[in-house]
Formats: sequence, C-alpha cells, structure tokens
Amino acid sequence: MVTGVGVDLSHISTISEVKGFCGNDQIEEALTGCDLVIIPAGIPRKPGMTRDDLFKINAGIVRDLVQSVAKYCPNAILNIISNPVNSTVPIAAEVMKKNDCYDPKKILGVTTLDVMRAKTFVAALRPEDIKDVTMCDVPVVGGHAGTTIIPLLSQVTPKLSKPFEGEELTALVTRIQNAGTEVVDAKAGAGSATLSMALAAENMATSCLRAMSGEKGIVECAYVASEVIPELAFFASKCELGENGVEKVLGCGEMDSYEKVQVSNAVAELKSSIDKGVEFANA
Ligand SMILES: NC(=O)C1=CN([C@@H]2O[C@H](COP(=O)(O)OP(=O)(O)OC[C@H]3O[C@@H](n4cnc5c(N)ncnc54)[C@H](O)[C@@H]3O)[C@@H](O)[C@H]2O)C=CC1
Ligand SMILES: O=C([O-])CC(=O)C(=O)O
Repeated sequence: MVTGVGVDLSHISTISEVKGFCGNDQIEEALTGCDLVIIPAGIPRKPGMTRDDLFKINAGIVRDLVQSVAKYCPNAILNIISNPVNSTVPIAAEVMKKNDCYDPKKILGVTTLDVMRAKTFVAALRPEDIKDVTMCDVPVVGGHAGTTIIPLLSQVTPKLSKPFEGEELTALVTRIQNAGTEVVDAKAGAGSATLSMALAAENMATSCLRAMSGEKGIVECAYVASEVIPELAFFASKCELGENGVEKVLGCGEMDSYEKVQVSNAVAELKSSIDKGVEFANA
C-alpha cells in the first residue's frame, strides 16, 4: 500500500495486494479509473537464484495483470516492479500491443532502487563531498539484473573531489550490482528487498504523479522503450517525466570509457531478456 504524503495518491492501485485477498471482480473495481498502476506482484528470489529464474512464474503473473489493465484502464501509466524487470517490461508492452492500447511512454520498469543504493554507497564513501544523501544523484543505466545494472559514477552530483578509480571503482560497481543479491542472501529464503523496494516504488510513483499533474523538470532513471542503444528496444536511462509518462528519454549523457565498455558488455544479456519476454507474450 502506498500512502500519500504531500501528494494525492488516491489513484494508485497496488494490484498485487488486491489480488492477494480477492477475486477478479475486485480487480475490475480496483483498476477502473486508475491513472497509475504499480505492479509488484510475483514471487521473490531465494538464495542462489538469479532474477531470470523468476521468469517461469512471474512472466505469466505480469502478463495476466497487464491484460486486466488493458481491459479496465488502458490509458494508465504502468510502473512494473516484478522481476525479471528486463523481461517483464517487454511482456507488458506486448500485451498492450495485442490489445491495441500500447503507448511506449506509459510503461516504466522501476529501477529506482538501483539509484537509491548507488547514492547511499557513494555518500558513505565520500562524506566530505556529500553531506546529505538526498542532495546526491547517481544515474544508473542498462537494466535491473547483475551486470546490466550500470551506475554512471563519472556523473555523480555533486562533483566529487576524488573520483572513483581502480579497485575502489570496481568494488563499488560490484556492490551496487549485487546489492539485491546481498539482501536475498541475508534473508536466507525469507524473500528479497521488499521494504526498500516499497520506498523505491513510492518515490517513483510520486515522481510520476507530480509529472502527471503538470510539474516540469522531473527526471528519473527507468527501464523504458528507448532508442539509446539501437539493438535494444528497452533500456534504462534518465527520463524526463510528463503528463503522459515518459516525456523524453534523456539517455546516458557523457560516459567514460569504463562505463561504455560496461554498456556494451550488457547488450547481449539485455537483448536476450527482451526477446524472451516478447516471445513469451506472443506464444
Ligand atoms: N524492481 C525492483 O527494484 C525490485 C523488484 N522486486 C520484485 O518484486 C516482486 C515482489 O517481491 P516482494 O514484494 O518482496 O515479494 P512478496 O512475496 O513479499 O510479495 C509478493 C506479492 O505478490 C502477490 N502475488 C503473487 N502472485 C500473484 C498473482 N498471480 N497476482 C497478483 N498478486 C500476486 C502476493 O500475494 C504478494 O502479496 C518480486 O518479483 C521481486 O523480485 C523486489 C525488490 C526490488
Ligand atoms: O534482488 C532481487 O531479487 C530483488 C531486486 O530486484 C532488488 O532488490 O533489486
């Protein structure tokens, strides 16, 4: 459940929760009239699993829920949280296409938690530059699994007096990429990062709602339909949000050579995850 603080969240429907205690007739009631639908439904990882291991179960859950969205609120903006995000977002897009209500601006894979983690770790390592983590920004691009999570540490704001380099850089990138796995391992079978995901979802939903109500200049990283990497129909990068979802995909900005290699190395895995989602939705 999302609570509104300083913003009216009354249009949010956390449909996994609705599904948790009711049947399809209540899904209709929950979705009808919704402007923004957050989908966190599905099973979480257990230690030893990749996010892609969740595909077998979560792909069908997301497909069916998005089918209901197409039926009851086809103009809603979707925030997709269920893993594997790299595949569930393409699934959502295909379902909307099949129902003649696809708008690429309106489907956003939630990668906000990667940005929150990157900011937190950067602030902890550079307290002399970052007194307040909320004032720090770290774009995270690519996707939401393993090495497809690519923090652009050369673009941290405020500008760092000592940039990350060498072993410190690689250790930090690895920590950000494995942060979800760290939580899964620590919870030892009891789930994944449910609470921090809820905060990330609330941040993203609030940004969407502010933009939907006309506020300008709201920028969030999200995994969306994009042309940033020509081979990839979906890619996470900075997006300017607007009244209808993604107003403009802003892309990766000026990356350094290390980041460019990381992006290039992620292309094959992202392509395969996207193709897998598209094939599943059309099977
Ligand atoms: N994108 C991101 O940053 C993150 C994504 N996740 C993903 O979010 C998903 C949920 O994770 P948690 O909330 O931790 O798991 P959880 O087990 O705490 O909650 C999952 C919820 O999904 C519901 N659900 C299961 N099957 C459903 C169906 N067929 N229809 C509707 N609802 C259904 C369950 O009733 C439950 O309420 C997982 O796939 C997880 O990997 C988790 C953390 C971060
Ligand atoms: O790691 C997981 O399975 C859940 C997730 O996506 C995250 O915490 O980033």
